[in-house]
Amino acid sequence: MTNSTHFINGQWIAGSGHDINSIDPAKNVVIWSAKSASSAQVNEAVVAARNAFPAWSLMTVDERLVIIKKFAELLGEHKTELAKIIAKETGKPEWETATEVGAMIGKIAISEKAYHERTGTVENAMPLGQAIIRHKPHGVVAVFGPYNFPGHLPNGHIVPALIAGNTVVFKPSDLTPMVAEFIVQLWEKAGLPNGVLNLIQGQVETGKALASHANIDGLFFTGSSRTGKILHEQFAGHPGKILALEMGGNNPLIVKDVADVDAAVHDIVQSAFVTSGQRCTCARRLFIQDNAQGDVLLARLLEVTKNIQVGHYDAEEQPFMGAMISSAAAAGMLSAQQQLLSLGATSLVALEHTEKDTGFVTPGIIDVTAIANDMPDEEHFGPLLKVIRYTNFDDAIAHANNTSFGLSAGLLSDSKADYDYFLARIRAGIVNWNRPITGASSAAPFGGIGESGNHRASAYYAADYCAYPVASVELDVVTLPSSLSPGLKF
Ligand SMILES: NC(=O)C1=CN([C@@H]2O[C@H](COP(=O)(O)OP(=O)(O)OC[C@H]3O[C@@H](n4cnc5c(N)ncnc54)[C@H](O)[C@@H]3O)[C@@H](O)[C@H]2O)C=CC1
Ligand SMILES: O=C(O)CCC(=O)N[C@@H](CCC(=O)O)C(=O)O
Repeated sequence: MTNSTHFINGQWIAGSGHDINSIDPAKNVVIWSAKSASSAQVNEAVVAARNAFPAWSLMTVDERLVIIKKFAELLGEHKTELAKIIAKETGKPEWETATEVGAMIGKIAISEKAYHERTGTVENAMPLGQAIIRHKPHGVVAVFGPYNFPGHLPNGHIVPALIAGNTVVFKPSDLTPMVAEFIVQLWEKAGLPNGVLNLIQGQVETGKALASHANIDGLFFTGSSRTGKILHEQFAGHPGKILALEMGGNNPLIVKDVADVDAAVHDIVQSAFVTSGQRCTCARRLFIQDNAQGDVLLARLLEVTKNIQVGHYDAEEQPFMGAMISSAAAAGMLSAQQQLLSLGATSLVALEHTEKDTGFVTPGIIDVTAIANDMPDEEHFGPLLKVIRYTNFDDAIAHANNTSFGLSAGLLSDSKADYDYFLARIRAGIVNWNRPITGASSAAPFGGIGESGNHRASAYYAADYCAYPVASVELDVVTLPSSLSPGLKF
């Protein structure tokens, strides 16, 4: 099977690069094949987006929204089909991919509201004329997506970019090309003019060709900190280009005094193991009190974790966790666990790679208290939760902040005073109290500090990086001011 998978200037074309395959990580079968876009094809996509920009940006926002809302309608009509494609390509259970499609649909109304509220037009009267703030699109922007939310996260860049009047070249993760192809087919059906959204598929070299293209005005990226940093270096010396980076985290969750142990365990599990730990917001480090209360909580957490259902995305009785994205990702989690053990950590529930050549792993919990000060500050992007026992709340907060990342953080405690104390001291872009630290709202800004981003928060604030402000002072007719500057005579 080979696909005409690249969508350039409104045409589906075959790639002229090398072979790329997509593999169902639960069944280990190739489900999609094509040839990647060559750098000449990347260039064609950028040229198409450039040529489409004047007409698209000169349309009114309401005219653009007619097409964008049609896309939302089509997502609704095809929601089951899309949820199944996402599940097949990522291994995520269908209950979860259905919520991903729901988030994609919800993104359109939220982005419309954000466009007006954050980048709309503001008029202020002046003694002579008025001051007006407007916003304009940047031009051609590249959108890079990750594999863990192959629909929702690129959509979170594409929709606000298009509303603002930009044209787009979309480079999805090479692990989820089939999802990207289906979504762009829906955009085509929605009636997007040729060249407004272009899709190029491929691996790192395709990404490099796009990111380094001289004729893009910006790049919106969601992915790993490693890649984000490479892009940041590449953009050095280009102050005129906008770069928005949404990257990883090494997120802490602290548990203090809680009465309802099961409720706390629920929020921990939901924070650490949803999407098989493959969310940038997932809890990686869990701080538990080193006392009898902490022992009870930990014992219950281990019990519940051992009973988490892991299974096929399409199983009739849906599992909580599906397969990870690939057998390589699963193997990577095993070696991360092994590395921590060799440093002196203690396994509490072993993460196991249960089916060879698939992405299936069981969730793991590892006590790293003994090596807490020597642990690598790395994001292990899978279901392995590191437990640190603490005696002093200040120490736990200091330790939680001892990371170069700063995406999400949380406190489970029945005390509002504890939360106020925590909130004032913790350093992260998403800080939750008595709720899981995953499942961020699209109606709020979404981004982190440190190595988690570059201060261009996405979700509700994505509108900000999709347009630049234009400040004007205006008067209908050239008018001599009634009060003149000293020294002027008329
Ligand atoms: N903060 C956030 O909003 C989110 C962050 N993430 C992070 O994403 C990561 C998982 O996603 P992945 O797909 O593995 O990320 P990744 O960094 O491997 O890939 C992301 C995109 O960049 C492209 N790419 C990779 N190397 C490149 C290079 N040198 N030049 C240009 N393009 C390149 C890839 O092909 C892909 O399209 C995790 O670290 C996770 O924390 C995931 C979701 C949300
Ligand atoms: O981008 C948005 O609209 C909100 C952010 C969001 O949905 N975050 C999700 C997934 C991001 C990830 O962790 O990969 C979450 O917080 O669970």
